[in-house]
Amino acid sequence: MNSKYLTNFERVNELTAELTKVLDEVLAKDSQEIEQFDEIGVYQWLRDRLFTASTRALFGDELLKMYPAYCEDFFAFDSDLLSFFFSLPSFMMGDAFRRRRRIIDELERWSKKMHELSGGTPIDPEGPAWEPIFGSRLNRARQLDYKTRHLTPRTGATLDLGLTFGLASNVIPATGWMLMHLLNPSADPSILPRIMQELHEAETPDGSLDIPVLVSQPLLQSLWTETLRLYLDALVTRNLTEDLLLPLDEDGKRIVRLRKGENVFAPSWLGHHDPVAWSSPGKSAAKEFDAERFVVRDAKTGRESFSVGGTAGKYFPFGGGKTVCPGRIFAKQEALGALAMVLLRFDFEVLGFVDEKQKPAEAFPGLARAFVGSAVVVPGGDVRVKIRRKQMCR
Ligand code: HEM
Repeated sequence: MNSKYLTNFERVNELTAELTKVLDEVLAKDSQEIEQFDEIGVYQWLRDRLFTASTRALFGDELLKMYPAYCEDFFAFDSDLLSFFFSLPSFMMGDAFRRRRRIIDELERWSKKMHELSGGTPIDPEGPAWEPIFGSRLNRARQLDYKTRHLTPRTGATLDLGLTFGLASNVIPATGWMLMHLLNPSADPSILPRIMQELHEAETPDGSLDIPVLVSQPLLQSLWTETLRLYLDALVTRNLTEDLLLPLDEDGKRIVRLRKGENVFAPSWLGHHDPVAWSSPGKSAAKEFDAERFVVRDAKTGRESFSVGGTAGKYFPFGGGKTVCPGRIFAKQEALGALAMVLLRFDFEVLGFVDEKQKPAEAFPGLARAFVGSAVVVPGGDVRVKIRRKQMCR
């Protein structure tokens, strides 16, 4: 199903088209209202808008109408998520258990209502690219699959929560980090104008975005890749189906024997932050954000291109092999599309930083407290901005 509806380019383009359409509506509403706010946290602002656009594109129009608090509940669930793996009793994390139950209750209520509205069976995924009740082809195919497998509506609801996790928990904070770094007053001042230049090159005469051009721009790709390098903390996990001899060095002198049935974890954090792997002349140290880390300049022509050459085995934000993330193509389109729409529509005046408790802070936000393996770590704070719509905006 993923290869048919999530990794197939034509289908991804449909999803992105729906997402950018909804985000355009949401931002158009903001264009009318935003200037009455003196100051807002840019991450919080972006997070809520991107959650609305991506859930509507995937799940249809009704979900957020029936459950307007889904965004708030989801991100609180997202930060509780790994606590559930420690099997703590419910009295020690009562809010987290209650919240998870509420989300699943609401998703179940939504799914039953949507089945009723569609006459018992979701509209054929091979029909329209999107329809308001169940949304995308992918969601309709999943809902039909739940039926074929005789899953209860409650089990379906838990899988829908899982898909929301795939959809929102990485892309949204990653987009937030990109935007915050571009606005950071201490960043290299040449970066934002060059990014704007690349965004303008991807604009079509009618003001929409040419997504294939957008996602091929060298500096934008480098910005996205660097964000996932620095902020993603994924534990890529495998359960061994047979014994494995794993060489630990190039000449195979040191070998570790792993036994069938054991779990093996590949933490992205180690490879992504390895000071040796990421120490190239002219690039910042591994622990620093360098928007241009993956840009290569041709010495003769000065032409820039994007390259992840030499990072094999050190950089694997989407895992690998048979279970490599099926959402990776959509994720990049979603993140760069949203970044482009926001930067092309609004100007941002940075007023300062706040910490995790929203108290004024001296420095650019660091990482929120999180367990190892929390995927893209959310910002432990925000950048306070005044937003104005651009004069040329439609
Ligand atoms: C920056 C964004 C994202 C990152 C960093 C990310 C990362 C990952 C990683 C590390 C895995 C495990 C891969 C493995 O075991 O080899 C995974 C699996 C998965 N992701 Fe993503 N993901 C992102 C966005 C998305 C999006 C947007 C969707 C869906 C719309 C999605 C859906 C999934 C699904 C369904 C799986 C499970 C695949 C399977 O087990 O067969 N992901 N993702």
